[in-house]
Amino acid sequence: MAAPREALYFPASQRQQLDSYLPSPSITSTSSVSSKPHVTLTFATSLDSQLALAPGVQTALSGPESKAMTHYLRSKHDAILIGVGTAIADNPSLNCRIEGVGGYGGEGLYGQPRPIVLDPKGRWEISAESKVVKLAREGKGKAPWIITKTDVGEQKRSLLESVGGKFLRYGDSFGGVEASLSARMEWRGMLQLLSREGIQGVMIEGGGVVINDLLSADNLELVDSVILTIAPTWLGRGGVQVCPEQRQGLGRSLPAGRLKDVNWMPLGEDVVLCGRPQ
Ligand SMILES: NC(=O)C1=CN([C@@H]2O[C@H](COP(=O)(O)OP(=O)(O)OC[C@H]3O[C@@H](n4cnc5c(N)ncnc54)[C@H](O)[C@@H]3O)[C@@H](O)[C@H]2O)C=CC1
Ligand SMILES: Nc1nc(O)c(N)c(N[C@@H]2O[C@H](COP(=O)(O)O)[C@@H](O)[C@H]2O)n1
Repeated sequence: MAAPREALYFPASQRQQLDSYLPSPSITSTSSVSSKPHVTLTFATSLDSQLALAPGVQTALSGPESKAMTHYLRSKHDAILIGVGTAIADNPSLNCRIEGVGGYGGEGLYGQPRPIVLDPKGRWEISAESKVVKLAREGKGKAPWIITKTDVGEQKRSLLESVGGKFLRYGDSFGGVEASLSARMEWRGMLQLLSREGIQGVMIEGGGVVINDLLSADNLELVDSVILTIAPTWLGRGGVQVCPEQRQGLGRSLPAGRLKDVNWMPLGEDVVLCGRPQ
């Protein structure tokens, strides 16, 4: 079958440079459930380490080559996770549009990742017009799962279930009474929840709150690899910045973190940095 016109292409020589940072195929073929999936943190920033011009403003940073790379990554993970701020700002598709993957020249939904949205308070007004819903109806993507702490209305639940998605309730068992009162959900608990649902590799795309939280001292050990696109643009002050809190030790500030096993890869006008947290 010929690939539809909108399918993206990412060459084999460049794929090889990324593969060691991705969930290994041996993980995905085993039936045993580990305590957490492989976590790839991946996003695009400007030269001043920003994701977007302002909170809630969708900003294209990746050029065509690094965009194709992102879609290759999407084909290699069971799920793509974003925060509700990104879902509201971007109305994203969160499917994989690379040549050969389900809906784009492949059979069925083969290779399509599951979109997952963190929405503790039920802020996302998902509707029949949301791109993820339309794409699920057209067989060009999977319907989203929404991780929440609240009781969602029957209308949203039935819309989501009608296209094959669902709400996952983040249980209060993940942190006792204090946790049940706050909107915050612990990453360990959320990753355990995904693992129980059969997710063995998740790529986390953003936005700012999600990325800075995962890069913090408490959570960095949960991240297996980071794949960062840097675009040759300064967005200027006032944007959504990637800048995690510094660590504190012996009464002084220490760097927030560093990558090891680093590979820099030019892709078109962008550069892609791969590494593993030390
Ligand atoms: N350049 C890039 O690669 C990307 C850019 N973006 C941009 O980022 C911006 C959105 O970023 P933000 O406003 O920071 O929103 P966000 O997408 O990080 O979502 C933040 C919300 O997610 C929920 N959340 C996050 N962590 C949570 C936790 N541990 N427990 C419970 N709830 C949690 C909360 O409701 C929080 O308010 C948009 O402008 C979007 O276009 C988003 C993704 C990638
Ligand atoms: N890799 C990358 N480069 C950019 O320049 C971006 N703005 C983003 N944003 C992320 O991609 C999602 C949009 O995906 P669809 O094209 O709609 O499938 C967006 O929601 C962000 O997660 N990423």
